[in-house]
Amino acid sequence: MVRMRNAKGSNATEIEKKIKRGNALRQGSAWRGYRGPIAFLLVAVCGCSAAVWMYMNSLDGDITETLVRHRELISPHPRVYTVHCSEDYDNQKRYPGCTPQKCGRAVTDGVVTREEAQILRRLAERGLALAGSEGGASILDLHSGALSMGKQFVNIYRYFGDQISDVFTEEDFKLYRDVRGRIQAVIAETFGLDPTLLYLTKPTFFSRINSTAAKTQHDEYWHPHIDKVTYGSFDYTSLLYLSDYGSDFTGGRFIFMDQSGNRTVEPRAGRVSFFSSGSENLHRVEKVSWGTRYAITVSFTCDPAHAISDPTLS
Ligand SMILES: O=C(O)CCC(=O)C(=O)O
Ligand SMILES: [Fe+2]
Repeated sequence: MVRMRNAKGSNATEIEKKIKRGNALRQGSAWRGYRGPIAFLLVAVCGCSAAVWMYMNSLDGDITETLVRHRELISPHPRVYTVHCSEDYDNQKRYPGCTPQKCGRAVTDGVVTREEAQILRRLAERGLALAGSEGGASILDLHSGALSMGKQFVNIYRYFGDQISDVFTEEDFKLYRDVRGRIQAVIAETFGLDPTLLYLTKPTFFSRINSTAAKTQHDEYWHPHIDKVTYGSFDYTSLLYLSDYGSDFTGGRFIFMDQSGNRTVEPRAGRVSFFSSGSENLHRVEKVSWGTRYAITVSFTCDPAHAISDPTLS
């Protein structure tokens, strides 16, 4: 009896197992029938989410297009992006052969070598080591002599006197003059200007930026601005980068803030970025999140009354 019950019991378990397997198979095949529509639904949901995300981004103008990446090498000709000139130039005296008629932005790695950028960066390092801002942004202007010190500025030529020739050499200054001449030439060629009608203007300065918290307004380099409004005399702005985005620092990209979205340039040692200075080129610098970023802002005007001369040591 016990055996019979056992045999009967084991038979019953076998049957139960078979029933369960059958049910499982039936369920599996039932889901299989829905696989197509489910996949379609998933793709549709993902697609809709991506569209909503892109729409939300376009609403706050946050779409970022990279105009030039760090790893690209733009040489020998600049990469040029034309934009419509703003009306800013209509409200001022026009200088034929110089005042922007064609506006835009351009980037080139073919004007200043990486070796030259390194020499200029060392010059900036030595100059800024004399003082520097307490906050994250320091400047050194070799023309006026302005150097960030703590929460303010000093004049290096007055403050350090003859000692300054221990810091900078005549060769450094010669390279600086030479580089600014080449930048002037490429701006004139790109915008179809007479290079002799374009003048260096102030401020033209080295900048050093890191992630230290700002202590004064002078350290707040990240605000959107229009160079012509901020600095007055500018007609063309150029930036010579002396360090590399991604390896010397992170963050710190240059951002053109267009109505249709942001367009960025990734700094690279020796890279020159230049643009017409009116409101067609509203821009800002992304906050530096790590490392140290060096650059030179080299500015040009069409108004001879705002011209400045090259710096000399003597
Ligand atoms: O360093 C940069 O990339 C931009 C600096 C700038 O906008 C300026 O000096 O006006
Ligand atoms: Fe600027």
